Amino acid sequence: MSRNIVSIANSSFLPLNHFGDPSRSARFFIPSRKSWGYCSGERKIVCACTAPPRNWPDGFSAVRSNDPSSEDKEPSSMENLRVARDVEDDSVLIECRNVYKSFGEKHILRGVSFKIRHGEAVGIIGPSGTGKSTVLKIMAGLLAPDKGEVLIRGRERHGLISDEEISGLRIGLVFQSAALFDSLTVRENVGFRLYENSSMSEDQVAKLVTENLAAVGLKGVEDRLPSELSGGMKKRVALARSIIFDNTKEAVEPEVVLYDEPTAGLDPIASTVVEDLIRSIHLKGQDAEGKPGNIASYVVVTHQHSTITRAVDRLLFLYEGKIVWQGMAHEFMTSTDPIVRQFASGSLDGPIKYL
Ligand SMILES: Nc1ncnc2c1ncn2[C@@H]1O[C@H](COP(=O)(O)OP(=O)(O)OP(=O)(O)O)[C@@H](O)[C@H]1O
Repeated sequence: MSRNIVSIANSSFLPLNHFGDPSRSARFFIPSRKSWGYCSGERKIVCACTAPPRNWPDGFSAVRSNDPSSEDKEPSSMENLRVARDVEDDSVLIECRNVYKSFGEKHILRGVSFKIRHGEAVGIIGPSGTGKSTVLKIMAGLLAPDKGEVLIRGRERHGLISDEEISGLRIGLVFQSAALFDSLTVRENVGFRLYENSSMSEDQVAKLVTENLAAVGLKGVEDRLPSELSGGMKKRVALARSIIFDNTKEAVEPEVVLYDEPTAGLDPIASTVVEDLIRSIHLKGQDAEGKPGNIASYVVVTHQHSTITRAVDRLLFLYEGKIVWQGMAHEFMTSTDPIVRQFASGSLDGPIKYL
């Protein structure tokens, strides 16, 4: 039986037992080989590569969307898109439908709806604390929504990622902080899942790790500890960890990679390197060995303008618990929507109020 597979690509693996039911919790033992990483049940931790990006039909322009079902209610440009969608509905890999999430009295998500389609590079933007990371965690299955549905390739996912009824899509989550295992070498961090969850030999994994590190521009760092790397290098190690996968398997499920602020804390040039890497590992359509890869789509939560312009095609604007605007990245700076204008210009005057 194929499974829904989640890659916790840049995580300390805390979120699995941090947010969820303890019975589903992940446990990790470091560092003896084959007992390092262990997720409860049949949960797998994987990652992969690439697929060409898709630009939506020309008619798809920015829309204001206060209604949870707004994707289905927009005027002409949206209707054009709808035609395309109806024809190729199976292109939808992940759908959040009217999702709600509260933490205690804080009602963070209040009817969030959107779809991620095969080939898309989607950015999620919005003011701090508005719930962007929460959306990613819900998509990844690390958090369960209070209400609403998360559909993976059209099938509703119930609860967290250990559920077994969903198959055919891997979801990788690259966390904001470079949460590499401090006591493991770069090789061990990048090859972590394969050591545990594949039948590959240590030599095969080591070779693949070297190739994937090269793909993110790192050479000769395999034996270093994370403490010996710069912040930018750690992010690239995390990227390598997000794209590595068992390439000895005949069939590789497509993967959606979710990046939570991948350029946070980096200088402008290091940011550019990471943004272009995100784009290129998606675009290349092949893994480090030149075999067909399978990163179908990716989603980036970001605050950085350069990331929006370099690494993203379509944007979702999250504000006050909903997607209030969506459009192509190039429309972001020219939008006349008051919320978008204020956010894009960084103005203190406008509908977005900071306490
Ligand atoms: N596990 C949790 N328990 C309690 N509150 C939480 C939890 N996770 C998130 N929150 C709260 O939910 C709100 C949204 O957090 P989230 O990290 O999703 O926002 P964000 O839009 O990604 O913020 P930023 O842009 O600052 O990173 C915040 O107020 C945060 O404190």
